[in-house]
Amino acid sequence: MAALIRTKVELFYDVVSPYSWFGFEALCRYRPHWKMDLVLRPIFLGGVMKETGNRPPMMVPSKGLYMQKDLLRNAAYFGIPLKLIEDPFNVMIEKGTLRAQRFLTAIAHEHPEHVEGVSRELWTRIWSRGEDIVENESLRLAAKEANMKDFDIQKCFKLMDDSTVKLALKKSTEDAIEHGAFGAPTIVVHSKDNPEMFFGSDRFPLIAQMMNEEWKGPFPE
Ligand SMILES: N[C@@H](CCC(=O)N[C@@H](CS)C(=O)NCC(=O)O)C(=O)O
Repeated sequence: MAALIRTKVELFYDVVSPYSWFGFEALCRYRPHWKMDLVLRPIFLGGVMKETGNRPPMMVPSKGLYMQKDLLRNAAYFGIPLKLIEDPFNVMIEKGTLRAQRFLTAIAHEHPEHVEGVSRELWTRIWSRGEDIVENESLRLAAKEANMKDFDIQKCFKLMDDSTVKLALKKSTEDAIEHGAFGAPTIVVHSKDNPEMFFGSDRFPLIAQMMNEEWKGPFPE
């Protein structure tokens, strides 16, 4: 009987966060291998930083320099085509990802089956091809690449500026903070009755141990 019990795993992420991309792909790859129900929960990382008094790692010069190397190491390890952003302050802070995260929240509301694909396309735009993810046309192209129909994309565009979606994104961000989030990715494992929070895409050996599963590295096949 115990073998049938599935563990709910929530991934709180923002496409501004490259480490979240690693965590996202790893969890998506492990979905058929671990007895887990993966729940993808877009949040606004800027809100987490503000509420917790944290700040983006790139604002600390030595962390920013370290990250440039560490991201490329991780990209090679996870097999993800990440490239460093040329003007990170403009792209990550000034332009930001609030619109992209609202778009994902609208999709989660209307067409949850497309959240995974559109998230991946948004990461690919910003963190692989150095493309915009703020303009409507950029969001539309990402959704189109993920096979969403024009009619459904338009519906999500209308919804993303609606208070329902703004509040839903705020609620997910608050839920992450309640679990103890201070950055992204934040992974919450609901094993037994006690949700356990993990920060980062480098905690999979511990997550696997908690879930009584095996971590076979970034490629479980
Ligand atoms: N060691 C973690 C680092 C994750 C990380 O640095 N995430 C950034 C966003 S991309 C963050 O939220 N940092 C907050 C902090 O370091 O306090 C990993 O490998 O995933």
